[in-house]
Order: sequence, then structure tokens, then C-alpha cells
Amino acid sequence: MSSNETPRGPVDSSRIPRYAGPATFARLPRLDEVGTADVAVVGVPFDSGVSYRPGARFGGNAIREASRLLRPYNPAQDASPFALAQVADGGDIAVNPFNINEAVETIEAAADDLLGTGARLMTLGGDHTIALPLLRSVAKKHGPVALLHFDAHLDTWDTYFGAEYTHGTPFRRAVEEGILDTSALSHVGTRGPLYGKQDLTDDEKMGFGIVTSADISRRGADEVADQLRQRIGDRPLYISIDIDCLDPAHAPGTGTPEAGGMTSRELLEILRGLASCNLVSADVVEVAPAYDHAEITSVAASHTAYELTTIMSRQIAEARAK
Ligand SMILES: N=C(N)NCCCC(=O)O
Ligand SMILES: [Zn+2]
Ligand SMILES: [Zn+2]
Repeated sequence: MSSNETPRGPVDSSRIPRYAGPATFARLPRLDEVGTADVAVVGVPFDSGVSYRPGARFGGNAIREASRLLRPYNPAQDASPFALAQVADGGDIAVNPFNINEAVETIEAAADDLLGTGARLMTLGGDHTIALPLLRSVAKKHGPVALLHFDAHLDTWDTYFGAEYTHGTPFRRAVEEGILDTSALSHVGTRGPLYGKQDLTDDEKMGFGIVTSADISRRGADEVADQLRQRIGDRPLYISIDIDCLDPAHAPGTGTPEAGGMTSRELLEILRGLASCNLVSADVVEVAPAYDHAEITSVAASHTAYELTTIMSRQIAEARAK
């Protein structure tokens, strides 16, 4: 059962300064303080699946720190997300950094527990490897899900150094496992050099459509969101956001940056255009604070997670009102 209690909401910033006290996401209560939540924000400090710069294991806490400045009313979606639903910070899923297979199992089991309480998940990564166990868990509950994947990269490659579970391979594994609804899969923000043209052929065969970062600048966020919304329809939707979908100017703090990306404004606008979709869970991954400057990346990631939690909270409130 989801929480039926009045949402606790964030600490009041007019009484306790934002920079005081421990950093939960948006200064929300901890999950153990409220019992159950409609939306559980959880960190997954795991980056043993990266192919280049490490450091995303520190991403979740950097996003929490940057989220101190979020305010309770979201004018872009005309909603107070933390009053509409109980949103709480479930802390981190503690995973083994030395054993990727074990880490993937631990994440899936922890996600099963949280989804089993009736909560939707807003996960803060971590590298992109973590999307696979999260999708497995979501698919157990909802069946194969539609996927919107915001990323510079395809992440549908096969293996790296023979390893199946890496941050470049989660979505190929997910397609192989039949946990994605292959009639509604899209990459958004794709760009940059590939290993070969075959990467695109393979990706298309798996069922993915691609909206490149250049498409977004040519067509605009609204048109792109309309097109994605039509493709998704009312299917259960999982949104996975690799922060490197943003241009390195908007997200320098990440492990595999690629020039020519979308702006943070475009990302937020596309998400707002998806507000009517049935968003069952989401992740924001690949924030590597050691390469960040002035919290540019973690602020962008915190606002991204804020839009996603707003979408979920509004849907929870609407479903309750019916
Ligand atoms: N998922 C992220 N961020 N990057 C994947 C890049 C894989 C590669 O090195 O080719
Ligand atoms: Zn990426
Ligand atoms: Zn990725």
C-alpha cells in the first residue's frame, strides 16, 4: 500500500536555512521517518561499470546537495509535488563495488522491495549499468515497459572487455531479456562518434527510434515531446536520463562527455511535455561531481529529478481523486 498520510514535505527554508542540516533530496523526509512513500528517491552509488572517467558513485549525494535550493511549487507544471504525494528519500542502496554481477542483483532486490511497498522509484545514480536491474524490477511489476532514454550514447552495445553488464550495454541486455516494450523505445539527445555504422543498424533492429540532439535544436522541444508522447501512448513508461545527454557546457561533471548536446532548458521542456504519460519510475545517472564546476551538473540533475517527481506526484494525486 502506498502512503495515505498527509505528505510531510520538505523542511521549511524560511525557518531552517537551506544550507543547514543533512542533505536529503529536496530536503524531504527520510523514508524511515514517514514509513511508506508514494515516490521513493533512492541513491545507487555504483560506478564499477564505466568505460572512461570514474566518479558517478558520488553522483547521488551531489544531486542531493544541489537539491537544497529546490522550492516546493513547480510553476512549469502548476503543481506542488511534495504536497500532492508523499515523496521521501530512501537513502542509498549499498552495493558491492568489486563485483558487478552481485551489485546488479542487489539493486534489483532493493528495487523489488521498494516497488513492493507501492512506491514509484526516482533513482539517483550511479553509472548507467544500474538501469538494467531497475528495469528488471519495474517489468516484474508492470510487464514490459516503454522506455525513453535521454543520453548522448546508445548504450545498446554488446560487451566491453567481455563484460555484459557495463554502462554502455544496459539496454541491449534489457531488450534481450524481453523487459522492454519494443514498440515504444526512444533514445533522445543521441550524438557523437560510434564504433561503426552497424551500431545504428543493431540499435534499430532492437526497436529503438532516435531523436538526435541536432533534431531537438532543429525541431524544438515541444514538437519532440509531442512526437514522443504519441509513440508512448498510455503504456507504462520508464524514463532513464544519462546527464551526458546535456552538452558538456550544461553538464561538465560526467564520465563520457560528448560535444554538441542539448541544453538543460531543452531537457526540462521535453520532460514537461511528457507530463501526461504514465511514468512508473525513472533514473538520473552519470553525474560525476569530481569533473563538475560550481555544481552546474548536479543542479541540472536536481532540477531534472524535480520535474520527474512532479510528473509522478501529479499522476498519483489524479489517480487518488478518481
Ligand atoms: N553510458 C554512458 N554514459 N556512456 C557509455 C559510453 C560507452 C563507451 O565508452 O563507448
Ligand atoms: Zn551517456
Ligand atoms: Zn548512458
